Amino acid sequence: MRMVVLAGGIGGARFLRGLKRAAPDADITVIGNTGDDIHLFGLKVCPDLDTVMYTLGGGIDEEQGWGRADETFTVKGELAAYGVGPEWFGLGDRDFATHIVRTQMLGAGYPLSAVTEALCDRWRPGVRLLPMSDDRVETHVAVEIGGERRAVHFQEYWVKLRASVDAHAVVPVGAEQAKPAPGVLEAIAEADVVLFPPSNPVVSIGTILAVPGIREAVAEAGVPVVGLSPIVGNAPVRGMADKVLAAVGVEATAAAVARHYGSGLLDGWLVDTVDADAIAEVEAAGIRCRSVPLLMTDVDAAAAMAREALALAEEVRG
Ligand SMILES: O=c1nc2n(C[C@H](O)[C@H](O)[C@H](O)CO)c3cc(O)ccc3cc-2c(=O)[nH]1
Repeated sequence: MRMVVLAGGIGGARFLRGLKRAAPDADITVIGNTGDDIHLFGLKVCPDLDTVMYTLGGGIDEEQGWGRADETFTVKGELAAYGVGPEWFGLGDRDFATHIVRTQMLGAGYPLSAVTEALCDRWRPGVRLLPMSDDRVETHVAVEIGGERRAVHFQEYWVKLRASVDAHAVVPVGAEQAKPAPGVLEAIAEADVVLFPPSNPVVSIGTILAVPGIREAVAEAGVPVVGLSPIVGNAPVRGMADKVLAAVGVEATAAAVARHYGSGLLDGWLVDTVDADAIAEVEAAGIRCRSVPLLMTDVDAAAAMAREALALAEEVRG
């Protein structure tokens, strides 16, 4: 069974760990969001690609959901001693090595997809991890601070500001000019099922779909497309998805996110048991809907969710 998963960071990575357990023989291609990427200290950092790679490769800081386990921050401290910022983004010593190797390979002319493949040679995530594009896309957020309208990099909004101010707009800068990375459209065309994990529907899956050609490829894949709600009980399970959903005029409910993706994309949608009352609304939008437990408390819970998503895919396959 060939599966394609559009994944962002922590939620997507944890779901993928469950999917691998639920379907150990599946051929899984992950199309990773690169809109969160940030250039720091002369290095290119790819948070969502690294979170998938580390989580599936066994190197993730489990409690944080991002960054490396057993991390130290000596380099970060030395940079601060030189007054070289920013200090608000926690790059650890082990993590720095990933960004040094990535930046070195990019500087030698390798595209991000080849770099990601090389990094995965070490981590062996057990999936094919493709960046959504080899071209630079950076999500910026329009905010108002002290009465002044500004655009800040997504990471500044997410990590430094902790999404404490309203987002007036979320813009994947460069998306219009970006091309799907090699293998992305082919993987979607050859897939038996496409899954939208409980990643952020705006800044993660939305950014991937903003790369010209990807949304169309998913819509025309002709195979079941099934998503899992990142919103449980009218609140994001983790992160601050409600803040960016508001920026695009989508209320933070399981049904609203399904309608945001639309029946043109989604064939099936899983909501949590607490949102069972949303089923009718989602089905009225032409999307088959079921309620199952959606809290990924451990790998077994994530595997159960993955099995439910695959079962729903078979149901809609008809
Ligand atoms: O809340 C934080 N998230 C941090 N993240 C998480 C990151 O902001 C999110 O994983 C994504 O961008 C959203 O999915 C990091 C991810 C990396 O790959 C590397 C470093 C960081 C550092 C931080 C951090 O200091 N604080």
